Amino acid sequence: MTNSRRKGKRERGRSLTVRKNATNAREWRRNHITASKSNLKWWWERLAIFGWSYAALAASTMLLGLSFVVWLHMDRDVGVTTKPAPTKVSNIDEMQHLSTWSKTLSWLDLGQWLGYTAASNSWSLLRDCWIDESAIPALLPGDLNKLFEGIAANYSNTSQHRSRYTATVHSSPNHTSGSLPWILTLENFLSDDECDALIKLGNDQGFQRSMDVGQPFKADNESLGKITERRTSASAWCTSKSGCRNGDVPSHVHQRISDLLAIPNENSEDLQILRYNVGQFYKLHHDYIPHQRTRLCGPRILTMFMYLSDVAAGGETQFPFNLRFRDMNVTIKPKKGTALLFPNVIDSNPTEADFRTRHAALPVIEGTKYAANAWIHLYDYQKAISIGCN
Ligand SMILES: O=C(O)CCC(=O)C(=O)O
Ligand SMILES: [Fe+2]
Repeated sequence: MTNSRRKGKRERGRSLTVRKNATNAREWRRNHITASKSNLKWWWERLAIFGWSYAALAASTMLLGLSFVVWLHMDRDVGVTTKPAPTKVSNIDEMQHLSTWSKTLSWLDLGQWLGYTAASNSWSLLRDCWIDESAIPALLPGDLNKLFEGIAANYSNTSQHRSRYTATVHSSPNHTSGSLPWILTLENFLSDDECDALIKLGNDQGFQRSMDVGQPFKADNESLGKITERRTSASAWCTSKSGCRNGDVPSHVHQRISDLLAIPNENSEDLQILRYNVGQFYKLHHDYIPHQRTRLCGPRILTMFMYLSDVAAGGETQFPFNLRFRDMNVTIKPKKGTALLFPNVIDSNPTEADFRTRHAALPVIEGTKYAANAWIHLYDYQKAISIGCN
């Protein structure tokens, strides 16, 4: 693609966001940044007053945070159970067992979460990765609900909108049992040919063992994570660096997502193409990465998960959300061309994680599951990754 075409696209994307109320955006951004920065200022002022004693304190806190992360990464199972995933399910009891299996959550998850946040905030202090004060967020408080309401209304079976894809709402704040997070699917979001082309691109790039959400210190997508027993699939990134992202199908898919969400496609990570063989899974997790909250790219606000194949049995995406809260056992069966869309943040503050959208990929029982992730950030992700600040 020529530079001018790319620039044109970028500007079209930006104008979508700029159409949102820019004054409110700036005000909200200012408050948000002032809140994070005043904290920083407070430390720097104390540092000036008490000199090196504070520097020593800061250094030891950082060391403590880093050793905590090292300790968490020591070679042991961070998943919940070492029980091998069932490879054959022949009756309903065993299916029931899978549902319970995906709900388990380790205390180590919480420990990791705290460790990463502490250590990576220290890391951000050392690098110029802080969010840019002039950047306009893709969502303001209250926009998330409007976005989902709009998609649900405009793409429903009954709407006037003549689109090739249709939306089905699986969970929403308007649910009869009380306020639940939005989870919706868009059937026929991708054509069969597009699915096949993405699978081929995955094969061309080379599938490698998938990483779990992890290390905040690495600059590129390939290393933003770690191998754990919680995630056993294989993945391939369709990056700009390899030329994959700018290819016909990936660029159309990014543009389609950007048009649907009215969020510039630079806010999207590269497509992560996934392959699950029989028995492979991704245990209960959340897509929000805590350290990104204060970084240039901002957090992952939305997950667009596209199924590239049908799966004969198993491989469902399950959202249990039952712990101490209202029940919400949503299970999505993979269907070639269907896209699953859900938020990772809350409507009232798009920088805060919405833990109700924890989810798991159940083990594939028969067949091969292919899928692709597009994670959408609050700010320009492509700019952030280009300078190693994701
Ligand atoms: O494979 C699935 O159904 C979900 C995958 C997932 O949650 C992820 O890749 O973050
Ligand atoms: Fe996920």
